[in-house]
Amino acid sequence: MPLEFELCPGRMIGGNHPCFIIAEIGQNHQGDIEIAKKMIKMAKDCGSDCAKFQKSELDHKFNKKALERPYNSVHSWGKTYGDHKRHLEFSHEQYKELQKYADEVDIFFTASGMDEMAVEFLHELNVPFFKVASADNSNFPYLKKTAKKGRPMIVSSGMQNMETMRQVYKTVKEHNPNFTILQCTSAYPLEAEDVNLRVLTEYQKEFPDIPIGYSGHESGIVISVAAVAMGAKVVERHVTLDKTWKGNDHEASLVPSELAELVRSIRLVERALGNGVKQMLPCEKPCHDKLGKSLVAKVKIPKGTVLTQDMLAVKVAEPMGIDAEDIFKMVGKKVKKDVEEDESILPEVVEGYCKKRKC
Ligand SMILES: CC(=O)N[C@H](C=O)[C@@H](O)[C@H](O)[C@H](O)COP(=O)(O)O
Ligand SMILES: C=C(OP(=O)(O)O)C(=O)O
Repeated sequence: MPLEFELCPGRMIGGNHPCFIIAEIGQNHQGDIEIAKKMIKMAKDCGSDCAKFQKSELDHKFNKKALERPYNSVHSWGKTYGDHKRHLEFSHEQYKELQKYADEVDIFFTASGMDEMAVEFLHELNVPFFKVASADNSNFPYLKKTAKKGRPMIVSSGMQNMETMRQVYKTVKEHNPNFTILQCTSAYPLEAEDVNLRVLTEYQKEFPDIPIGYSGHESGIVISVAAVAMGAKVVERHVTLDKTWKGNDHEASLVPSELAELVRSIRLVERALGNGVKQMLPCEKPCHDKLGKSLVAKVKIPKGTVLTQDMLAVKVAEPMGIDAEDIFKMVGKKVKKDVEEDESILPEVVEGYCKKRKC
């Protein structure tokens, strides 16, 4: 059984606990705190477990030239990348306001700390867990510092290979047992061919003592639901109020109806996954009673006859006879009374046969 741990107060993940569903608001709030609040409420109303943002301390995340570079994209909120990012960045006070709002709405609230200073701030803010965005999975000083803070962690693995992810696992594990790694491909929107869900299976083999999960940037919900069927214990998806809004992430995000459907589908698949024990279930009894096959006399079998296989047929019979699967065990046994042709062979008629029905 993969490790399970408490990701948020009172909320375990891993093992048989329900998949933890993160609504990644990210920067889809357009820099508007009222939209951000609407999105938190929407995340809650759609049944997700957590509303997540991205917190950067821009002078720590970027160097000067990166902030000064022109950003001419249709998704740009400013002439330079710095202006664009400043427009989208909420202040510490705004974060406190959003956290308070999430608390009122009763949904877990956190953010990816996009640099070490942002992690410091989130630590002070007392977020339940740290999300490490893909861009920081090769940032080993950051990983070490973040892991040492002792909060649970979710580490995403976009833009990375297995060798480095092994290093990530080792680095975090050394300081913090409570973390999960998410399969992720950092393309927006992500094509199905590039999702590589089988990495989930590989991660579970490589890292058998941590839960694994999936952070998706594809369109629609099907692939994320499939990730849960493959063992993802955390699913993160970008959410939006309108896919046509300006911003890099809206197109690959889920609108409220999709998020609600994702949550419903994940919960349905979880119910369907079961415990893996193959057995006839009580719900199958009506079908078995009506159509289950059992042993019938192919010919008249007089009392005292020693049974051979050619005396026996397998049919849907009334009343139900001995289980069809026991046909070979009947050979060599004696019948205690006459059985007419086409009559069911009942357990009490065969000497030395005792077997309980399956249901
Ligand atoms: C890799 C990474 O951090 N990706 C994030 C999470 O998925 C994204 O939300 C980016 O912040 C976003 O796509 C950036 O868009 P722009 O460059 O237009 O601000
Ligand atoms: C970029 C992020 O996530 P991911 O790498 O999982 O897409 C994030 O959490 O901000």
